[in-house]
Amino acid sequence: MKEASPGYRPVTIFVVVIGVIALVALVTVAVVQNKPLTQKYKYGIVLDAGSSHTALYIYKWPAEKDNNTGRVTQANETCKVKGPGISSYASNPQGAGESLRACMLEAKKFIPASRQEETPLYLGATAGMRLLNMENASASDSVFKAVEEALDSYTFSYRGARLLTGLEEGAFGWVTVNYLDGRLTQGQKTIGALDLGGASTQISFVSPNFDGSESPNNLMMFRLYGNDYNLYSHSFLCYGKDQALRQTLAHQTQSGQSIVNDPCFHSKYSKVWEYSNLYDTPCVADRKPDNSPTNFTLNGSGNFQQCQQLIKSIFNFTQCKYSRCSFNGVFQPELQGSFGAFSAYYYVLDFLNLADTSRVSLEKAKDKLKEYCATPWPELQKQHPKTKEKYLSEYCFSGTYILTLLTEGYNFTADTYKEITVIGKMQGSDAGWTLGYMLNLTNMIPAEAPDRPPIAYPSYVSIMVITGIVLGIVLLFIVYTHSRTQCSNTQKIV
Ligand SMILES: O=P(O)(O)OP(=O)(O)OP(=O)(O)OC[C@H]1O[C@@H](n2cnc3c(O)ncnc32)[C@H](O)[C@@H]1O
Ligand SMILES: [Ca+2]
Repeated sequence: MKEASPGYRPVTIFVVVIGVIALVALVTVAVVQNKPLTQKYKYGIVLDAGSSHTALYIYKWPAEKDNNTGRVTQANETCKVKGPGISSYASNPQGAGESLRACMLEAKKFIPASRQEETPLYLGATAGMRLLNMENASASDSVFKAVEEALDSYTFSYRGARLLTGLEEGAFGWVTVNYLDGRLTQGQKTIGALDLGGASTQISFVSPNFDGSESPNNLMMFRLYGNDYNLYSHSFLCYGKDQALRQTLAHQTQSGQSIVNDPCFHSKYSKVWEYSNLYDTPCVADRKPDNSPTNFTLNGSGNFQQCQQLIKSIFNFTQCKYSRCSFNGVFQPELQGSFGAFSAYYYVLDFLNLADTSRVSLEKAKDKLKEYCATPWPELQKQHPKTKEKYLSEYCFSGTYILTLLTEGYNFTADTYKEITVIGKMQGSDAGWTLGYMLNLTNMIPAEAPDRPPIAYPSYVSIMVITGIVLGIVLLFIVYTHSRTQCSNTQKIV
């Protein structure tokens, strides 16, 4: 008897081959499609023309996702413009424009040539220019003009230089920290923002009881990703740390004395100040004593408590026409939730090792500062030979000012102090108003939440692959059982 060979019919072989080809094609397409593409970016530049210095920030985001959520990050190490802020160029406006050159050239090197023409370039000026504008409007116009001419000469898409209002400065700082922390897209609880500059300081937070009715000037309304925010924000001009220091010095030189014993500076520290220089700012100009000598000598005495008392004297707590105030008769709703504190809050508290507020309580911070302020100047210089002398000599004042501003000024308590996170960078981007400003001007934060496909792309691809494989297995199984049946039928016939 002849043994029967399992006779696969040509049609069966054809179905198997087509099935295998389809399966291989499906898997290949899915794998190729899922491979990360070489990312193309778009860029934006913002110059922060602050009172103490100007900094250039480059931001980047994936080119195909202009309007997507939370994708803009800082692309470069901040470029710090050499020299002082643009408001110091009142008598040489051209110098202000020229000072930006090195950082602008760095931006030209950094951003691919093909992208430069479409890259928006903004400059925003803050409290230094606000003060110059108050003091001498035509000088501030000349500085802006020189800066505009300089910026317009580069290949970027120049979109203007302007003076930010204090409200904008505070509000865009709040947008930045909440955007970087991913709190805006799903309407999570937001964090407040505390910014301490050289000439002004901002506090911004959302408070459920604040709708602006009591103090409309402090209200900034936002609709971001489909959520409405009534943001409280206030900027205190002359309460940045440089101008606050001048206010304490003005307070101590009201009788035109030639020697001042200042508790906010270290013992054995001594510095000669010119009266004309100290009073050359609208923050104290009207308090210049008559018949003062040319100079006074500041001698440090290094006493934290006395320094705190001195600093308190620059805040006015006597009048408040609202239900509650911070200081100087400014409305402030009850503090709410967590806060992010940046700029000089970071520089100073980080240097003093007080930045980790979860470990260093308010009481501990005061104790450490007491000890720090009591350290004689020569000893401190020995301990920090590399620190810039101006900064080093002022950390006692600055640290004491920060604690006093927070507790006496804004009414933070030992408990709410713990809710403050001191921030340098967040997800690689500097905290500050610049990112929020650019996101706003480029409409990068949509008012409404973007529509999303019901299934995310990677899940879609995975489902396709798994379904393909299952179908393939089912197909093979059908073919296999079909040919087995055929085979036994053939044997029976034989
Ligand atoms: O916001 P405005 O008021 O316009 O000022 P600004 O933008 O120039 O202010 P910054 O945040 O750049 O700096 C705030 C202050 O911190 C000072 N500062 C910068 N770096 C510092 C550091 O490493 N240590 C101590 N102080 C620093 C600087 O001189 C200012 O007095
Ligand atoms: Ca600033």
